[in-house]
Amino acid sequence: MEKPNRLLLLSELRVRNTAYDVSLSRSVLTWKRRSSSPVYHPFRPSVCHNVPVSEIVAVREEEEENRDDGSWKKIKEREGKDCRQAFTVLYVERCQRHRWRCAEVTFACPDEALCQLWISSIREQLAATTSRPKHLLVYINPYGGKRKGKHIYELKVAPLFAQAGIRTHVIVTDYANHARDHLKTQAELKKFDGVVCVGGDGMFSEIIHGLIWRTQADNGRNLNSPEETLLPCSLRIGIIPAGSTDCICFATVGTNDPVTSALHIIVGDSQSMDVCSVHHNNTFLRYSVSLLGYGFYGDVLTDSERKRWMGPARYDLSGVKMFLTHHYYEGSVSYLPARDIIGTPRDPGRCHSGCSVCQHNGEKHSESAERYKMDIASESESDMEWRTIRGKFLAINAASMSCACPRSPKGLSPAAHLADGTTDLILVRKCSRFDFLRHLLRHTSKDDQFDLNFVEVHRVRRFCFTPRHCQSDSDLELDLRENGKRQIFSQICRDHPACGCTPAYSSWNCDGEILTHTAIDVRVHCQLIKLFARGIEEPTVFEDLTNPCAI
Ligand SMILES: Nc1ncnc2c1ncn2[C@@H]1O[C@H](COP(=O)(O)OP(=O)(O)OP(=O)(O)O)[C@@H](O)[C@H]1O
Repeated sequence: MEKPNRLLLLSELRVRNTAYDVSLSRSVLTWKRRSSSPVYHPFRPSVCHNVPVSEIVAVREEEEENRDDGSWKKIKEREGKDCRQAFTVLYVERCQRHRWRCAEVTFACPDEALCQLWISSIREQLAATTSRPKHLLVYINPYGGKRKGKHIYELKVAPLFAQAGIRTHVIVTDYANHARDHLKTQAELKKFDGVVCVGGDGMFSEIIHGLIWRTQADNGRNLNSPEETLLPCSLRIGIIPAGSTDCICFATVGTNDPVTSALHIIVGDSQSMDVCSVHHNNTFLRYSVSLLGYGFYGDVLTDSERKRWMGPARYDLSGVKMFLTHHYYEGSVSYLPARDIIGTPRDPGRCHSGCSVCQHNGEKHSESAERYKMDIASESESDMEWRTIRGKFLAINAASMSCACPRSPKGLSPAAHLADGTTDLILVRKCSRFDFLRHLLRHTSKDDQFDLNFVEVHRVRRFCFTPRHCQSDSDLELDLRENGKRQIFSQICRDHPACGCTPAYSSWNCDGEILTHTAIDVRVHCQLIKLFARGIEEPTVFEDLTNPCAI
């Protein structure tokens, strides 16, 4: 097998009138300033640049003339004029806080043949990278966020796609669920290598609902059965953030920046993601990829929907209001703990680019799915694994990812993983306002928000919630015996909310949408979708890559 570091080309080329040794291997493009003096200059700017071939956006031929100041000015082809051939390489450059930008460098060649050789060699290497998309289906929500989706796409993203030679079919949506319905029925998915959504989390949700539905329908899967094993979607999804909440983009890329997202799409990144299906009585309700929240987070969403006119400030106001009302809800939560996995919700480590926990648990998950198919694990065995907790809860949350966002950089479950086939079930039992405030404040501090006696967290593959008034008679009998007294008066209060006590129901907040049912059955589908992202890069990765002498 050919070594990736074997040199394909090595030439002396000029960058801004300075001579550089430029080399190309299958994995890296390097340009190193030729040293004019053998003396070491500690304060001289970096003289050696390395760009992985996988992070080259494009190569462009230039027809240029050298100006006195050493910069390069583009001119039209003119016969007989002494203009040397040059080419420009566009590549990914890392900036602060996980942002990427498209940088470029122009190399002047001594003759045209050499210039053409360089251009064709780089293009050959790029063409050999099969993970790069060539044709994308793009949906733009013109009303998302500050209504700038179309402008952002045309100004910042479309020119980059054009430079990278990516063809696009763009659809500006006319109404809510336009993209979802188009994906379900009309879209000719075979023509595309990926789907891009320009908008916020609501728009992303439309795309996953359309794509997952289509994939299952094309393969004869029953979506209404929570037991059905769903097929992974083959097309990757790109998110160009242009909404008021862009949490999925932030959690998978590390920043909400359209150019960074566009570059991740161009270089053909891939990040698997788990998806939870939510059912009620064998009827499909919705998919969730980030947060399912009952109680506090459900009430905040319900209340904030009535204040849409306030903009994003509505979440803060509703948050304060719901904290002060301090409602708790009774019910039972049954869950199937995730077994044979590595990692716990209390780990200090975080899910990151190339996460070994996701890789290990994903493999374990497919092995056990195979075993299940072969009937090695009997149904009675898995029945025995279910655990049930009954009680009064201020909040029941299931976080399938950290749910970190610019407002809450640590997130609801900091150690949750994007693609390990589990969700972190967080139960906050009834406690005083002061204690609940302590729990909430710990989301923004270094302290562990789960290290409180009224909070418990479990890493699970599946869970069901039944509000108390929906529990079967036998369950209620059990409750009464457990509590040791009849709660006649609280039953009367639940039936008559006018008395001002805690209402019987909250609502589920499912990735920012309110669910119509409270009794739900949630199942995690391991790595059901893929994004054009790579997870959050750890600082050492990009520090090494930008360090001229690291490679
Ligand atoms: N053309 C359209 N007209 C009206 N609504 C649309 C249109 N296209 C998409 N939508 C809907 O707009 C909703 C919000 O979109 P999006 O997520 O892009 O922006 P957002 O500002 O982040 O909104 P939110 O914070 O409510 O999710 C989505 O649920 C989507 O279904």
